Amino acid sequence: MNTSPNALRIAKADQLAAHVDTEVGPLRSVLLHRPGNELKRLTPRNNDQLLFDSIPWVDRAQDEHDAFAEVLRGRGVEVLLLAEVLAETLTDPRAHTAGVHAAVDDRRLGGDLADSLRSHLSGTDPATLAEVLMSGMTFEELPAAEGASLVRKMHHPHDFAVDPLPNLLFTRDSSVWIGDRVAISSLAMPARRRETALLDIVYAYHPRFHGAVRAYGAHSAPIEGGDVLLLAPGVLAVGVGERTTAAGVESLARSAFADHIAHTVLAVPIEQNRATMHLDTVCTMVGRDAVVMYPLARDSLVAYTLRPGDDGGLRVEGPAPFLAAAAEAMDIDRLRVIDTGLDPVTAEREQWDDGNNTLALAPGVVVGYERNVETNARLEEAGIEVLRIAGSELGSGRGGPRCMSCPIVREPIPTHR
Ligand SMILES: NC(=[NH2+])NCCC[C@H](N)C(=O)O
Repeated sequence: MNTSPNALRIAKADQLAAHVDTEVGPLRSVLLHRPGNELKRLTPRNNDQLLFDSIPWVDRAQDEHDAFAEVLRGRGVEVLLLAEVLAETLTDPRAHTAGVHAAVDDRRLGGDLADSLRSHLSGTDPATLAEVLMSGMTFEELPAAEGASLVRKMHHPHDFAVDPLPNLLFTRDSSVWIGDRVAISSLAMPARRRETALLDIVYAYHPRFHGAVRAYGAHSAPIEGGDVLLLAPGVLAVGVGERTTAAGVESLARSAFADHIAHTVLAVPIEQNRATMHLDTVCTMVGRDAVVMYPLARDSLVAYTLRPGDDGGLRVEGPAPFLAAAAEAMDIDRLRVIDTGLDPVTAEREQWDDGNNTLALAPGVVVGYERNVETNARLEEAGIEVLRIAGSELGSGRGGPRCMSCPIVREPIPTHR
């Protein structure tokens, strides 16, 4: 097996221990995924199923993503790119074996074809295997068949033998750091389930994450990172809707309480539809005690409060209005909502375009899509610095700067803010 020349490059850059306990503490290190060939798999026939609303222009999406990464680097953030991290990880033979296992689905391919694909992939170099894991493989791209496989004969050459993962771009959802632990999500949609295996391999075998302790474990009830907001150290808000289930929140809360990485978890019901697939599509934090929120959600959001029960179980209270429950859990007087004051139509348009999906680089400094002109203007009027990025192509998968980033290191919030 080849060892890439830059193996362990990312590990060597490691100065910073993974730790994230707020949404807004100064961001120091983040995992992004520069969209690659997996986006070239999208067609008008499969884009709905693959959770894209249109067919992105891939080169432009990459340019937009490069500019996003540059904004972060310009503010002193270390940017880890998933494709590089994955290829480095696969130089470890144990990771390579796990990668081959993750790529091949016996149920889809049948025993014969699965065996021959496994043996083919076992001989590939780390970069090639990483590419297959991210971009998938069509039947036509499979290694030349010896003998006849009914499965192969009966599939269209353009059908996927290994599914592509166009939503890898949204690194927020597949894993989430809570304190010094990482939770690997259990993704709800079939199009995204295999992302879990990739993150699992990276956190298990990349030296950068050596010793990383898991939160949440291998639970199967769905949790997606886009639903998890770290409101304050020890306080999580978790959206329950199209993706994360109430059972998922219960398991996350149980394990977070047992690990002492949280003392309160708010379960926040959100509408079960595409526009609000995650809590971070309607609400993100922009300051220690401030959020930007879709105006129509402001008065309707509620929360159930979960705390550890005396008997080792969960104590559940509520529902109560979200803003009040959050302030109480965070031990502050009030959680401020930056009033975007938008008329309902503009608010709805900009919510759809991820206007509320900001990524905070520090208290009062956020990255947002430039197209959300009105929301950004209101944020600035409220004293928030908005670093604008283009997202015409990136946004076609319905995700903004927060969705496209998985913070790995955030400093504590400076006390004077
Ligand atoms: N945290 C987020 N809001 N992520 C957005 C994910 C978008 C992606 N196309 C999906 O449907 O899963």
